[in-house]
Amino acid sequence: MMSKTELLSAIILAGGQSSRMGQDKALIPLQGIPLLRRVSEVALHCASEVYVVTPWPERYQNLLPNACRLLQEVPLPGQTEPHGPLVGFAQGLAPVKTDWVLLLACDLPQLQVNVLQNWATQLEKTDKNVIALLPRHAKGWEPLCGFYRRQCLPILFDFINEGGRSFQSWLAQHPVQELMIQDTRILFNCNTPADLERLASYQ
Ligand SMILES: Nc1nc2c(ncn2[C@@H]2O[C@H](COP(=O)(O)OP(=O)(O)OP(=O)(O)O)[C@@H](O)[C@H]2O)c(=O)[nH]1
Ligand SMILES: [Mg+2]
Repeated sequence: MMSKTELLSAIILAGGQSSRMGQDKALIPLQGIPLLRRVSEVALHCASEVYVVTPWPERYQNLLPNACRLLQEVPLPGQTEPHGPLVGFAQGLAPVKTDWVLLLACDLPQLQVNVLQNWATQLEKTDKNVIALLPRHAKGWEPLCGFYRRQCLPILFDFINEGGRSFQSWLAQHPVQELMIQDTRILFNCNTPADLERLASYQ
């Protein structure tokens, strides 16, 4: 099994509106631990650097492990509306030094260190031309629980500068490799109060 690797950084996105949940998902405690902290702890076991990208660093600074780096997300010039996860990702990718980055949403309560470490062992075998290694579902890629090459940053900025905001549209323009996964429960993300109840009944 691969241990925490020097080849990998992690970016956690924590800047969504949580409109379906009705309260900030990142702060919701599960077994006493806020969701964002749980995801951060998993990421720290898998990656040498962990960045949390958010417009509200002060909201999270006291709940994160010290080893995580908070990155203040900034609005795009001339825009005031929330810009979404693709722009958050681009801003998080800017300081990354490793060849690969693990991108995670903050609302993934079922992540498991050993499973992510096992996924990471596939990075070395990934074709040179692919920009990302991601799980797939019926409607497209699963963009917020998978791996990206740092080198995708210039093409990502180009896409954003042309007004693109959709992960699916961006990914459709470039080679992406499917990450084969055995158990899709790891991808369960908690978007609504009903999702939270379902989660309580699993545990
Ligand atoms: N940094 C950053 N993260 C974002 C942004 N928009 C969404 N995210 C994150 O992307 C992940 C997936 O977002 P969703 O599950 O759609 O959550 P959301 O946008 O907060 O929720 P809804 O308002 O209910 O759609 C979560 O970790 C969000 O925090 C953004 O503008 N900036
Ligand atoms: Mg979600």
